[in-house]
Amino acid sequence: MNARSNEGPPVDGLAVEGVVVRFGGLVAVDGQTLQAPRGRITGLIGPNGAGKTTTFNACTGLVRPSEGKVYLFGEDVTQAPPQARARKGLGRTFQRMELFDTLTVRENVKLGREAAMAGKNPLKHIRATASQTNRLRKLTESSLEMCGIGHLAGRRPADLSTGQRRLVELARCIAGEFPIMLLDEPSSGLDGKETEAFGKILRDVVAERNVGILIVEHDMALVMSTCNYIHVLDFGKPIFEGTPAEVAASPVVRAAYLGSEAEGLASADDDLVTLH
Ligand SMILES: Nc1ncnc2c1ncn2[C@@H]1O[C@H](COP(=O)(O)OP(=O)(O)OP(=O)(O)O)[C@@H](O)[C@H]1O
Repeated sequence: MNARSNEGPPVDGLAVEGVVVRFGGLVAVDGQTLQAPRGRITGLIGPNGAGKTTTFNACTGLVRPSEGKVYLFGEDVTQAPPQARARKGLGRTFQRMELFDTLTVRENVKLGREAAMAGKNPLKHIRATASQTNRLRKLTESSLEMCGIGHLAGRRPADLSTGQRRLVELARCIAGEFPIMLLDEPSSGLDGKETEAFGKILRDVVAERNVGILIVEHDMALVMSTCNYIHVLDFGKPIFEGTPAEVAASPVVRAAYLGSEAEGLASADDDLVTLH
């Protein structure tokens, strides 16, 4: 910890230190510490009710921890509201997708940049210069292309499959140019092939744009093949952290998953054997 007490760890991205979240008598998260720096995909996994979403919400500002700190690029944002965190570079997607069905896919994606700037200077995009408008257009098109949905740009989200809608949501987050992106169960509703393609897009985004991603996910195959580093929670407590290979080999993690997604972990382990 730094000498100056309001300064966080020197992490180029998101850092969570000793976060505790209580709901009445229930300790939903009990001392979570994690880092999600640029250039890496960090996973947060655990059985149902382990505290993943609550940790995620503490990062985005939707819940306030009773103990601990959340830092963005070394700045303490523990008390900052979600919009302020977004302006400081924290973007997110939602488990239940929040796309506007009255707008086209392109318009939804374009909103990503506008949402990132929300509240900063409301008159700015009314008075946007030609070069700003041009930049926004390029950013929107490159985000659509990166997610492989350029051909869907003129369609409405309501007419798309769940997998395609997930990609629209991801493209919107990418268009926001957030250096840190939090993804909440992004593979929910996708089949195996779509999940695989989604994982590749995430790896490309990190490699090409040097963003950092924190992903909360149940799909073990996606987590194991996509994340560089994984934190495991059980009953609110951090029980393990390490590389995918270390997580897959951990008896502690296997015991936590017994009776739930242990099978997924086992098949992910098999995948790892072929991957590494
Ligand atoms: N708003 C709330 N009020 C009271 N209890 C809550 C609230 N939100 C979550 N909890 C409880 O906190 C614990 C952790 O929940 P959380 O949703 O963070 O787990 P999770 O790991 O995301 O679970 P899942 O994988 O099922 O989504 C659970 O026992 C849950 O019932």
